Amino acid sequence: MLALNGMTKRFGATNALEDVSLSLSGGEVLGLVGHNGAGKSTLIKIIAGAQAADSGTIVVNGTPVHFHSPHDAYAAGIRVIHQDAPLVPSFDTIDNCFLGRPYPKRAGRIDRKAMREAIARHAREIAPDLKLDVPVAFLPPAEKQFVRLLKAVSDEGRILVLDEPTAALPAEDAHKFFAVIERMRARGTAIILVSHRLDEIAEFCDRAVVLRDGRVVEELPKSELDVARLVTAMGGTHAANEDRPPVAASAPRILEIEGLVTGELRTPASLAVRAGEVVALYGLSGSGRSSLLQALWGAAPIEDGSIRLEGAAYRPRSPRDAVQAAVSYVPADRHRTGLFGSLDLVFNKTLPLLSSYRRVPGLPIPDTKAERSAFLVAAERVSMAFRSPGQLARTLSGGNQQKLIFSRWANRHSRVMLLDEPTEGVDVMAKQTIKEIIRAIAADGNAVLVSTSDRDEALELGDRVLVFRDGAVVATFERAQASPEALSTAAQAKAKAS
Ligand SMILES: Nc1ncnc2c1ncn2[C@@H]1O[C@H](COP(=O)(O)OP(=O)(O)OP(=O)(O)O)[C@@H](O)[C@H]1O
Repeated sequence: MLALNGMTKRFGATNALEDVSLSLSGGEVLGLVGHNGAGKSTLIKIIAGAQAADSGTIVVNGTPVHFHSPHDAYAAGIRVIHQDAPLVPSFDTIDNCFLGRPYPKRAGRIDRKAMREAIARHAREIAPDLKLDVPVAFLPPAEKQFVRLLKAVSDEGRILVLDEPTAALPAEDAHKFFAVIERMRARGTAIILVSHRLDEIAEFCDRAVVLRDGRVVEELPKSELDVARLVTAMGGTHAANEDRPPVAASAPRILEIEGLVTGELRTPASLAVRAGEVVALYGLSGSGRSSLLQALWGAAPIEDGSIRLEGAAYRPRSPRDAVQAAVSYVPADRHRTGLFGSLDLVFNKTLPLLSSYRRVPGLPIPDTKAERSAFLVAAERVSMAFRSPGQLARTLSGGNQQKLIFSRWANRHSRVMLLDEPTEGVDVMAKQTIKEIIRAIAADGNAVLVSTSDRDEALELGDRVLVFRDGAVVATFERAQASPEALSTAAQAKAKAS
């Protein structure tokens, strides 16, 4: 159905793709994996007609094609679905599926019945439980993903490229998502799945292609697909999950939260975090876990309750108050809240601490040498792949942008470290590195709060795991009691309640 032959793409001195060839048949799910910066996004952009390759050919259904724009790729039946592709929240599934398409008409008027039937026909086959008539704002994140898939297949999408489709979905919802993919495969849709969740690639793909530094280094058939093999092909080592002793009950309490109500956290939450402890906040986005971090960071008003930091009352009114109290925050949305894409890497790294890099204390003359060496140390710690410290942040691959944000805090001591989805979009090797850094920050006697939709991450990192749903903490597990099943049961109770 789709064949790429000898695709090559250079950005200055960087070979983003070098002679990449791959093929995809109808009814096949092909995994595309690689470390951050391996070339996955570049390849997707070329398939989507959003970027032109320097050389190479694309063949769709046996016919060579030349994409001059995304419109051409769309006309060829190619649909690229990004996890946060915009939907109109107040429109229902049917209206969202018809966005950008001509409406069926009858006697000069929009034929709602025909619209509904056109979508329902596909929905019955791929996502029979999806509600078609409610505004999509009310649908849980997994079902919003179903809407995106439905939109693609109901408008003649035959080749789907899914870019990290489950990155923001908890494990329970990811399974529902793959049940839908399974049904799409059975209908003959060709699917490329790009993901850093290698267990999903191993479980759900028919074949996987591994990219490394812009080249295809391995192509694994289903029978040889396993996580360790993929990691090795990507150029990493598979780290075993180590166990660690629980934090001593005598360790001082650094952070004490009493009856906190803020943002999406509607039911008063209480929590104490001791020195050396990592507490994982697990739940859907919008469940209140991110609001808790934002209140601690001074970015969301505290509506009720109180916080104590090392015994003293703490009520930050702005992030500046938080920084002064040695509280650090790594946001989830690197594009909106994290990075300055048109500025260089060193600036982006030193941004929150500019005043610490002065040649003469108090005078605004930057010590560029110190800034640069601090950047290099931090970049090394998070194993960031970059060309030069002076390159613009937006020219880094997505995962390396996340590492850049993380590097801001990597060589800095914070009493309280707040991390929202710290490893989203980051490859397995870097995930491991970031997790080790998080543990090391805690081991230095600090308190760490990690908000995540990744169940395995919550289990691996948390000395304690708090499960959030619908603006409340609904369960708390000590590390010894926390298991995938226990977390899923707590999370699934939601489905019954709502
Ligand atoms: N517009 C650009 N200008 C310069 N270099 C770029 C540009 N876009 C991508 N690159 C470089 O091309 C290489 C491949 O990047 P790409 O975004 O395709 O990687 P990726 O595999 O998608 O990574 P990730 O998993 O982090 O999203 C990287 O070295 C990146 O820095």
